[in-house]
Amino acid sequence: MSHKAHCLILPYPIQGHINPMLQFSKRLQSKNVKITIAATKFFLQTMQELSTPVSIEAISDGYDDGGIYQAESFAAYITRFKEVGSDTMSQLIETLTTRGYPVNCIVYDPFLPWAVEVAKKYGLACAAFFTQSCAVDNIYYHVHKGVLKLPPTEVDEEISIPGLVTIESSDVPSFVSTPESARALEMLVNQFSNLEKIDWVLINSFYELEKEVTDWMSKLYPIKTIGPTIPSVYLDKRLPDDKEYGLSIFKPMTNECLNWLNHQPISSVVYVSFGSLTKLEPEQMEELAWGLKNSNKNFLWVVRSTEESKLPKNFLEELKLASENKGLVVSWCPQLQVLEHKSVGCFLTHCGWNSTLEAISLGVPMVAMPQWSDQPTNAKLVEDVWEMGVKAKQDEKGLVRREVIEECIRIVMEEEKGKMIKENTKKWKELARNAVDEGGSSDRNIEEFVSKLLTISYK
Ligand SMILES: O=c1ccn([C@@H]2O[C@H](COP(=O)(O)OP(=O)(O)O[C@H]3O[C@H](CO)[C@@H](O)[C@H](O)[C@H]3O)[C@@H](O)[C@H]2O)c(=O)[nH]1
Repeated sequence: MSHKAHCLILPYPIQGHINPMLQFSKRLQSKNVKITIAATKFFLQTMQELSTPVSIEAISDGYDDGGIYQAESFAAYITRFKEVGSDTMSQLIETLTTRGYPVNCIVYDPFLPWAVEVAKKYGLACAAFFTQSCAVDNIYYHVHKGVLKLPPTEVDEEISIPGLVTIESSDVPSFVSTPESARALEMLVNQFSNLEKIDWVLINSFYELEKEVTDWMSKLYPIKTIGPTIPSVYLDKRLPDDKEYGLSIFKPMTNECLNWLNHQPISSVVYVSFGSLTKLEPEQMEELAWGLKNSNKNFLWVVRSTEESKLPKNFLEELKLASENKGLVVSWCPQLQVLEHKSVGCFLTHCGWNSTLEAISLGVPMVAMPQWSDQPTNAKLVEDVWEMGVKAKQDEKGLVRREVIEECIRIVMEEEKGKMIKENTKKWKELARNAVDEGGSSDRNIEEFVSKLLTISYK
């Protein structure tokens, strides 16, 4: 056996969770750890792009023909995934052993805490991999412990949580602040249910970005920050072939995007994306469309094909007809190449954690327009703690109006405050690179994880 360790990686099967775990896997593989990613059959079927050096094997969530979309409810999906997932993960571990590749560690997404039981059954080492920020994990921890009583009753109620700046009720993750998200909140809180039984808690963040909260959480769990998990060419360049995540359920319109960007002036473009899941209300989509148009800036906007029908009537046609080539709407783009492009001057983002870390790593100022989940907390940190952007405020209906969007873009791209934000982005970009570069905080944590892994013998 040429590898001294073999990690079986279990992501929750959505793009925003697979991307960071895949990147972490590549990093481990470059350090002579064998990797197998366990992906659900449905996720594998939906993939539009697959080019990755790590090996991928199928397991089942019990819904092979439709994944979560086939399940009667979210609760039913999670319950069946636990049953069928535990069995098919066990079978995979046994198959890999028979093939001569025994596993000695499971790295699992804590959305799927049953993986710990599978690891214990086979006597394997075990690590949880949190795909969201340490700050957000800390908030869920306090809900888990019953310390944070929710939902907050008053709109602007101030909330103090150890390790965090004071936040308001509108800054907590949406699953915490809206009672109707009880089932989702249960899953997020359950992330902590098996943590005392495992060897490591890995977090896709970096120490310098979340110092106080990482120190606080480290008193509770064996935390290692190992991020940002971005393809290496955008950060430390130690893996020269690592240019893209390489596994996507959407097909990027790479040539269209890059050709268009190549024709735009430096720092002139607003790049707009809401990630892989967010669905905007039609009214919000309309406000955004007019906000972008009225800003008078050039924009590259990712509107997934399932969202396209919500665009204002004739919006796309008018864009195409306009002689000044102001805007391009695509169904998916190579986001890292776009953020790195010299024409891009601002990222209007939903503040999904991957997008936030990518903007930080590539030094792009943000207009934060959070929608749900962890995004409100990330937006708060972007605006008030890291000072890398401004948050577009919602009105009493929960919508961000066109004037607000226009104003935020202007602040970031034209005003004095925008210059300060730009300076800060340079600082954070440098710190992100230092963290993953040789001897940096995340690099040391990964090294320690791998050294320990190599001492664990196969059962
Ligand atoms: O046109 C696009 C748009 C996005 N991306 C990539 O898709 C990922 C999107 O991830 P993220 O920004 O985290 O957004 P979501 O897809 O919405 O991710 C989900 O998972 C994240 C991690 O748990 C959470 O932080 C989010 O709130 C949750 O919605 C990123 O790596 C982007 O680079 C592309 O490659 N092309």
